[in-house]
Amino acid sequence: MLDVKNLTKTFGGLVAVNRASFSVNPGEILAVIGPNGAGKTTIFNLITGLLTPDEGEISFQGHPLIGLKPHQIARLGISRTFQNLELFRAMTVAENVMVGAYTKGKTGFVRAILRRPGTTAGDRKRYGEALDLLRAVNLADYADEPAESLPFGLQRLLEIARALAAGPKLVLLDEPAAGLNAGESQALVDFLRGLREQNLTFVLVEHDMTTVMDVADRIVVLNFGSVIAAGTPAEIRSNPEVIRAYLGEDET
Ligand SMILES: Nc1ncnc2c1ncn2[C@@H]1O[C@H](COP(=O)(O)OP(=O)(O)OP(=O)(O)O)[C@@H](O)[C@H]1O
Repeated sequence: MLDVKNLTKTFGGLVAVNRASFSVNPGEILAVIGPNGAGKTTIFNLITGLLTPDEGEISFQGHPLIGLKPHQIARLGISRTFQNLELFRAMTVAENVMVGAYTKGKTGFVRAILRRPGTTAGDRKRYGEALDLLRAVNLADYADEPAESLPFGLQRLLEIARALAAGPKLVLLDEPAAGLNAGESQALVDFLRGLREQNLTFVLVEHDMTTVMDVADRIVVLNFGSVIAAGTPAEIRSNPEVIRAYLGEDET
């Protein structure tokens, strides 16, 4: 579904992503892991068009993505969440989800922001759809509260609901479990599994290994921008190079 080939991105002299190649299969949950600074977020930014690679190719369902603008990539069916939440804090929880639906093309972005729910039949429909999504992440009770009033863990779930509102085929989640407590992380895992059953595909960057091992079908491991391993959670857990990257080399 998504093919990344020989992707390279440098910032000045720093090679953030170094000839990275991997594929994402339809209907799977792929986790991208690696130590801090390994290049995970940079790869997300390259896939979603926020950055342009120095070299390499990215294609989504056969469409080359390099050179496309972020909104064009979103329209092809790729949504994402951000490591540092990027919610519209003063807008309500439901409005945040409704804004997420704008890439579907039915509602203009400005209109989605300016119009209050309930004004027209179309607005009521969109509000209803937002509520359905909020129910799925157990946030429906907060629909009319400002997003900023939610505890941090719930804001993360709201960001995921907003990404889903666009009706994507592929969702990139940047550290979805960060700031969640154990119960919230488990709810997230169950939620993602349920969505995978409905044929959604996910790539997630995550530091929380319990969540990764629990939810991922496959794992790609990055170290200093290079892919050092790819495989099932069981294969990755016993891979000596991965263990070295995480635990550091023995002193010599
Ligand atoms: N815009 C930028 N300008 C300069 N250097 C950058 C930029 N973005 C990222 N980097 C550098 O590129 C490297 C990879 O960063 P990236 O954020 O992709 O890593 P990461 O694996 O997502 O890390 P973390 O797990 O800490 O979020 C780091 O050394 C980082 O400092």
